[in-house]
Amino acid sequence: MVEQDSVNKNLLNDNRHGGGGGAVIVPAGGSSGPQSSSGGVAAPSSVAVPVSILKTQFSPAQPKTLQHLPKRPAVDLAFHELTYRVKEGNRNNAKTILKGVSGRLRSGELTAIMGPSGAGKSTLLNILSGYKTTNIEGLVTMNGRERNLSVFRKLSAYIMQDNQLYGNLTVQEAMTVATNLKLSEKFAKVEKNSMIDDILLTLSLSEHRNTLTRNLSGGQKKRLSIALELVSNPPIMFFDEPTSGLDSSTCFQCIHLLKMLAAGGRTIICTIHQPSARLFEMFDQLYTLADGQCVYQGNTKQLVPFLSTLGLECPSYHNPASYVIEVACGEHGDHTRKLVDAIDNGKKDIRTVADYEGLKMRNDLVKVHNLKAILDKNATNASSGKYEDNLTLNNGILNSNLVNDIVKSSNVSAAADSAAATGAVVSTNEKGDAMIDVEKADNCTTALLSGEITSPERYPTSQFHQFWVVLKRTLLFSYRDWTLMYLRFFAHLLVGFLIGALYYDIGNDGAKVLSNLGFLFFNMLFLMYTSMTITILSFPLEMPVLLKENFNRWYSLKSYYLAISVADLPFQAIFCVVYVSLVYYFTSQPWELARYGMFLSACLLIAFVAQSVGLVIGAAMNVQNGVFLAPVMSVPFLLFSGFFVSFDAIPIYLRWITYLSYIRYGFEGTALATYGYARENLKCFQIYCHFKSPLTTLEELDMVDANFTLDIAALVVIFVVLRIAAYLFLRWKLKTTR
Ligand SMILES: Nc1ncnc2c1ncn2[C@@H]1O[C@H](COP(=O)(O)OP(=O)(O)OP(=O)(O)O)[C@@H](O)[C@H]1O
Repeated sequence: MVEQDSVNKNLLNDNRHGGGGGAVIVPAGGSSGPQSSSGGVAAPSSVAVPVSILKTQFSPAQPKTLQHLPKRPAVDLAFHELTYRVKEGNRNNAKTILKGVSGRLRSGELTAIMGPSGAGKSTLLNILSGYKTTNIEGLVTMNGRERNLSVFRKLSAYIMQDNQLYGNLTVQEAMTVATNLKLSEKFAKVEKNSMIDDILLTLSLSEHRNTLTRNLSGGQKKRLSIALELVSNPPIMFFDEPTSGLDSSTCFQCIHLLKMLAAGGRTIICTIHQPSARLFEMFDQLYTLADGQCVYQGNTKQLVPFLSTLGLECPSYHNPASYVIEVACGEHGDHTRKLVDAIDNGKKDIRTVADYEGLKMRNDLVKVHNLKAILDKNATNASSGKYEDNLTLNNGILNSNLVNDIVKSSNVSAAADSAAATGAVVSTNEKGDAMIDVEKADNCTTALLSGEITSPERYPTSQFHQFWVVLKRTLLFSYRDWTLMYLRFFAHLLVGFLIGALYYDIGNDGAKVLSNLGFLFFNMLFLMYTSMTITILSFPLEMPVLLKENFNRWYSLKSYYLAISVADLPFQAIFCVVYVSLVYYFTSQPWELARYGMFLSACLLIAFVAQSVGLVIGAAMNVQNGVFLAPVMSVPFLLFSGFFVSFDAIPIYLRWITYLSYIRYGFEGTALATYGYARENLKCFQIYCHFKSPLTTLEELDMVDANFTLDIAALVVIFVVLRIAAYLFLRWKLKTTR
C-alpha cells in the first residue's frame, strides 16, 4: 500500500505540475510533444486523472521525479494492413497469423492489446516492437514516415513477460549497469546517479536499492525491468503481459505505473489477457484481436456503446473486458466478421460517440429491414405454418457492407470535428475511410525526431565501453555465484588431492609408467569435463537476458561475447594451475621448471579449448540437448587421443580424426613434457623395468617424432576456431529465436 501511494503521488506530480515547481515527469516528447501545447507541460490533455485520485493524493511537497532523464521525441506508431505468415509442417503450408490488420498507437496513451488466447497479440506486439522482422507484409509508420527499424529500436524498449534479470546483482548495481550501457559516455557519473535516484523513487524501488534482484517480489521485479529500460527514456515502450503472475493489487500498481509513463507523453503498448474492470478502465485505448483480425480499436470507454450499436449488449455489472473477449471467442455467436467489417480491420478508430453513431442508425435500419423480411417471409409461409422468429437472421455478414458505408460517412464527419479541434488534416482515402493525418498538423513531432534519426551510432556507447561494463558485471556475478566459483574451486582441489593420493610418487618409477600414462590421460578427461560442462550449463541460461538486452540496444553481441569469453578465462586458469600444481607435485613428475611449464600450458589449453566447446554447444542448443550431446561428441576425441590406440594402429581412413582431437594434442603435449626432451632414465626398484628409458615410452606411444610446439599451436588454432564458431552460433541463435 505504501508503494502504491507513492506511485500514485508521483503520477499526480506528472499530471498536475508543469514546468514550474513541483514534480515533473519529463515528457518523452520533450516540451513539444503532441499533447503539450504550452511547452514543458507533460500531461497530455487526453489523459484524465480520476477525480478520486486527485482528492486523495494531493500533496504539496512531492519529490521531483524523472526530470533528469534525457529528452526524447514523442512517437506515434501506425501500422497498415499487416499480414504475418509462418510456414507449417514439411509441406509449404503457410499459416496466416495476422490477417491484414491496421491500427494506430498514439503517444501519451496507454494502449492494451487484448484478445482470446492464440488471437495473435504477442505476434502483433513482436512485429510492432521490431522483434519479429521476417515474413511480414504491410507497413509500419513512425510519426507518419515509414519506420526505420534501426532508429525505431533506439527509441523503443521491449519489456518481456519473464523479467530476465541477473539475480546476483542488487537493484542499484543493475541500474548502474543500465545507465552505463544505455546512456552516452558524455553523461557524468553524478548525472547518471541522479537519474537512478529519480527512477527508483518514481517506481518506489528506492528502499530496495541494496536488495539482490533475485530476492525481489514479482511486482518489484517487473518495476525493476521497467526501471532499467526507463534509463534511456524511450518514447515507446512495449510490454508483453506485464501483469502476468501478479496479484490484483500489484497488477493495479503495475498498470498505474504504465499509465503514469503514458501520461508523460510516451506511447505505452501492452498485451493483456483479461484485465479486471478496474484495470480495464485505466487503459486509454484498446486494440482487440480475434483470429488475427482487429475487432475493436478505440477508446476503452466507447467499447460498450460501440458493441451495443452492433446488437451486442454487454450485461450490466459485466466486465467489458471479459465481454469483448467472450464476443471475440464466439461465446455470443459468430460476430467476428461483423466486428472486423465495422472497424475495417483496424482502419477505424473509435474515439468518440460520433465515430459510431451512424453505425447505430444503420443497425436499427438493418433490424427493421430484417423484421420486414421476416414478416414478409412469414406471411408467405403462413399457409404452411412455417414461421421465422429470428430477428437477427441477416444481421451479420450480409449487411456488413451497409454498416461499413455508414461508418465511413460518420467517421468523416467525426474526423472533421476532431480535426477542427486539433488542427489536423482530414482526408478520405479511395475507399472513403476517414484518415486523420496528425502528422500534417501543427503538433507534428517529426522535427523533434529528425535530430535523433541522424544519429549514426547504433549503440549509445562505444564497443570498448560496452565490453568493459559487461566484463565488470560478469566478474561481479561470477564472484557472487557460489556454484560457478567456489564449487568449481573445491572440485579442482578435491580431485587434485585424490589423484595425488591415488598416483602418489609414481612419476619417476620405471615400473609404473603405464599408470602414469593413465594419470596423464585422466588429467585431460578431468579438465575437459569440468571446463566444458560449466559453460554448457551456464551459457544457455544467460540467453534470454542477452536476447532482451541486445534487442533493447544495451550492447552489441560482439562486445558481450568478448566480455564473457574473457571473464571466465582467469578463473579457469587459476583452477587449472591449482589442480596441475597439486597433482604434478604429489605424483612426482620431473622436478624441472621447463617441464612443469610445458605440462601446465598443455593442461591450460585443454581447459580453454574444452570451455570453447562448451560455448559452441551452449550457443547452439539448449541445456538438455547440450548435456547429452557434449559427452557423446567427446567420445571420438577421447578414443583418438593416442592413449587407447597408438597412431600407427589406427586405420588410415580414420587417422584424420586424430588431427581434430584436441585431447590428442593435450595428451601428447603432457607426455612429451614428462618423457620427451632427453629425460634421464627413470628409477627402477624391480629386477626389470621395460619403460625405464623414457624413449621406450615415447616409442610405444608413437610420439618419438612429435613436436610440443606443434601441439600447442594446434590447440591455439582449435581454441580460436571454436571461439569464432561459438560467436557465429550465438548470432544465428539470436536471429532464429526471434
Ligand atoms: N512459429 C509459429 N508456427 C506456427 N504457429 C505459430 C507460430 N507462432 C505463432 N503461431 C500461432 O499463431 C497464433 C497466435 O500466436 P500468439 O502467440 O501471437 O497468440 P496470443 O494471442 O499472444 O496468445 P496467448 O494469449 O495465448 O499468448 C497461435 O495460434 C500460435 O499457435
